[in-house]
Amino acid sequence: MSKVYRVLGLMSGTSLDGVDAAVIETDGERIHAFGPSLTLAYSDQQRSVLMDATQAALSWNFLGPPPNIFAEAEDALDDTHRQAIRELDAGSVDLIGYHGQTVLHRPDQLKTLQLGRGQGLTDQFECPCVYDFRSEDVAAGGQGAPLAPIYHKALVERANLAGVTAVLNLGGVGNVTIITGDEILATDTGPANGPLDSFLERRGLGFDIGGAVSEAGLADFKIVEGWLTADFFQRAWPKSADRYDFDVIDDLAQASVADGAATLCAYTALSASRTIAQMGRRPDRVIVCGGGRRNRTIMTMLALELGCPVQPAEAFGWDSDAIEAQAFAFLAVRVLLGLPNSFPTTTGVSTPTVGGQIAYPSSSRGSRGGE
Ligand SMILES: Nc1ncnc2c1ncn2[C@@H]1O[C@H](COP(=O)(O)OP(=O)(O)OP(=O)(O)O)[C@@H](O)[C@H]1O
Ligand SMILES: CC(=O)N[C@H]1[C@@H]2OC[C@@H](O2)[C@@H](O)[C@@H]1O[C@H](C)C(=O)O
Repeated sequence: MSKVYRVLGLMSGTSLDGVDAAVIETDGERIHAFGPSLTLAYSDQQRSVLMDATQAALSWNFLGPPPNIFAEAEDALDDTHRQAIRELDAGSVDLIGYHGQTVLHRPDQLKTLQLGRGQGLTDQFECPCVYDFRSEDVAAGGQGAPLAPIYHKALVERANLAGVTAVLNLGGVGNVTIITGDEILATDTGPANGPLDSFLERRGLGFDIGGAVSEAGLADFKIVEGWLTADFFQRAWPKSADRYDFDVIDDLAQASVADGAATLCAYTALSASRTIAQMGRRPDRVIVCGGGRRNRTIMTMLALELGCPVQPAEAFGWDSDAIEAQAFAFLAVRVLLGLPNSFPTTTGVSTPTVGGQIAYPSSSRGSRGGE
């Protein structure tokens, strides 16, 4: 039997709300057990540094020396991730998977950047750490995202789901994996909560909790159809998106808060459902994870568009807020074992690709834990 690792995954997503941390036990093929998980919110100050780093990254665009603010952002990221590990109180683990924070993603330039220092976590916790999961795929011509699909497949297998299952993640950006037996098709779908969060922030409000704001509004589908003509939606899948690719909220300057929010929910639901339709497999069920599953307006619109059951991940016993962190735990073991994490049908890379770098504690540097 192959070795089962106890591994801790860490994810800081595009919505910059905080760090998700989760432990799983896995051999890199199957999930043997789920461990504890938590989300640790960034302080307002940390969030503002991360926002500034993201804005600075957009202007920098990989040209010239990196902006100074990246070092400050990495300090904030490393501190919060360390605190998340301590608060998780997971006992000893064999490995850490540290996704870091994407500040710029430009697969067309063969570049992507996740801030966060893997070696720092290794040195502090004296545990090997896998980081920089996306660069190798992007350098090889892949989209570098989504990477969670191979983990979504493991979740679907563990739940014994037959037929065609779509796992739709609605974070800041959306992505979907369609699993049919051993086949995995995946892509980013477009905007999820990112534009909705930005719109409500501009109006001085926080998240659309439960979908209460958007539920009271009327979506303007004409505006949405216009947005859906953007380049991203014309490109063939698999494709990946940057959080700031969907900068549409100026078009809602005249809309009421409720109507604007409803229109942005329709943007999310229509971009996801049309992408799924383009992928050529009719799902028997769509399982929704990520913060967007809590938005009733988005969930109702998705069910209307997709014509199959649309359920939150909790309905299958999955810890929805932990799935991305669990995924990077699973992917870390696969990197250690040299198993591929991206595929032609998930990132468009020409051959299955492992990716990731491994930091080892100085006492054991150079030895691989996979043997
Ligand atoms: N109770 C809630 N009701 C409605 N929406 C919510 C709720 N909680 C969170 N959200 C939305 O979900 C978003 C966060 O989702 P999530 O944590 O899945 O994103 P992320 O992991 O940062 O992003 P990504 O998957 O793109 O990297 C928030 O920005 C918010 O818009
Ligand atoms: C470049 C990058 O960080 N992309 C993220 C982002 O957040 C959601 C979507 O865009 C996605 O596909 C990807 O993350 C998930 C976890 C993934 O790689 O599967």
